[in-house]
Amino acid sequence: MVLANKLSTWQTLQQQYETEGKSLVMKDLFAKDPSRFEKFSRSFKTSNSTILLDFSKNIINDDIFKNLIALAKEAKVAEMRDKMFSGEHINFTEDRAVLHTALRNLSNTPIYDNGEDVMPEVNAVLEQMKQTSEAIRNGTWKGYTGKAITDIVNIGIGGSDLGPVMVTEALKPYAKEGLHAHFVSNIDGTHLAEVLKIVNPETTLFIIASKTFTTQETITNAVSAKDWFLSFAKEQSHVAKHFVALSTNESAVSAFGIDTKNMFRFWDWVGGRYSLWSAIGLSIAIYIGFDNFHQLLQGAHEMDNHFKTAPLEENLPVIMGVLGVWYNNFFDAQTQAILPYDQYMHRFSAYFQQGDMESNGKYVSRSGDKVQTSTGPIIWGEPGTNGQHAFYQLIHQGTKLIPCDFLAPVETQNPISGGKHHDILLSNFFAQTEALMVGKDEQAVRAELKNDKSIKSQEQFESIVPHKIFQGNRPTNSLFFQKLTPATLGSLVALYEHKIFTQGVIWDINSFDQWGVELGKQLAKAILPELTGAGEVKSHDASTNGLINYYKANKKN
Ligand SMILES: O=P(O)(O)OC[C@H]1O[C@H](O)[C@@H](O)[C@@H](O)[C@@H]1O
Repeated sequence: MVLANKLSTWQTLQQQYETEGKSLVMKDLFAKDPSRFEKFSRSFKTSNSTILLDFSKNIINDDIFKNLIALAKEAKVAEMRDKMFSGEHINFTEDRAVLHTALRNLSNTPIYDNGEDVMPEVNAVLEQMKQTSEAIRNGTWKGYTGKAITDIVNIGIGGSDLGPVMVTEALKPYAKEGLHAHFVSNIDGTHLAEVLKIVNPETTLFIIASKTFTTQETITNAVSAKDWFLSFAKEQSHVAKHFVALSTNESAVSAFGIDTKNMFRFWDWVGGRYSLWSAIGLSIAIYIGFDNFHQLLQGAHEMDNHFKTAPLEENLPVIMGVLGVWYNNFFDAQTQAILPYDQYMHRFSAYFQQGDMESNGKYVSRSGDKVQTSTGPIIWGEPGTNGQHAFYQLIHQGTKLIPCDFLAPVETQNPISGGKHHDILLSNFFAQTEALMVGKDEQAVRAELKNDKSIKSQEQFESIVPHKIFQGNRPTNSLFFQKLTPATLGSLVALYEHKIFTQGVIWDINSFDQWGVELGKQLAKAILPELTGAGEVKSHDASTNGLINYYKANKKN
């Protein structure tokens, strides 16, 4: 446990940043080295998918890359990785193993937590998910009036929502026709109300997804959904055909009124934001079918094996992790954009907002001291080309450095108009990464403006020139994969998970707890009774009192 800035390689990198790193010009590096693309790109190949990572458009040279990899070595990323895979309680603040990789351990090698092999239980739940998803898809699971299920409603929040939403959106082309998946997460009654307007109680299965089964939003939404259902079905016994639970908390599930035979278990060693591979993925398995869900696990498992065995300089998650550190810590970049050029991946960056920011948004190091370096970046992004017409202006010409990951499939799922759309989409992908790197210098701007007939005077010409200059040298990673299949998506998600892991180890933080989300929850619980109680509220600061009392004075019901 060493603070990142105390590592000797960190200091070497700091020096290297000052002496050469901050003034490197990628365009010149490409001009000097014809093999730069080959040198700084890697392929991840499996039986059924390939992912190409091109990281040549980064502000690095051979030496810096070598030192970044050395940083990962010195920070003991490999040692910590092995501890994670072998079930050590690396989430020490909760005394838990971190074993989401066991959920997709399709090699089925034993993995021990507290001396017990977790694989038999993992496999048993997978089998239960298989049977249930098949019964729903083939119509043998019947609702209370004997009709097959047409709609599933996953009620969960955070890690019990974002993964299933992201994956079901990403893998929509694999969905069964006539089966609709809905997601309710927000406590705002609007979220549930809008879904209840369109589903039929006779043909709807509610999936109550909550690791703890105590989350206020989820339990409140689940109770309201059950009340709604019973207003039609009348009989309590019908609940069993329309409500299942995904949780680690058996007693809370039965207290809620769901028979534990309709419960799909997982374990405390699965972090919420790493849980889509567990029973939390039931909505995914139902929507795309168990075989496709299995493929998703397979893709992730293959990425796990790559992360476990590839030398660090060949290791995609490690490479992405250290590049992120390079910008976050030496260039002081505050954010990281994730930009998928695939409409199906439109929730991918939102998913990794939790994945990354809940994991690495921490200022306390593993030893309990404050870190002395910046930690997790702010993650954001939208799919291309929408992002281009919204915020790329700032990425190109703003005052902030925004490292970007561009992701795209070679092959589209929808080659409409003879593939024209996809060619246009990808031409934008290539053009953006090129423009961000190359920019446009003054000379080019002047040459271009000379042909602009709308410019009326020399004065006008000169006044426009600086505005059209792009400094370039904005770093990007390009992730190119053949097609967005379940296996490829599984590999991509696992790639980012391990990138986050790599960075957490380097920053010497525990990426697997989330104490920071607790305070707001506690305060909300204290305030709730005050909203219905009589009299003026005086227990908070003036602003909070003022807002609460304004609400109380003006609310209608
Ligand atoms: O599945 P649960 O227990 O309902 O938790 C839902 C979410 O709650 C909190 O926001 C955090 O702990 C998240 O990590 C978690 O995903």
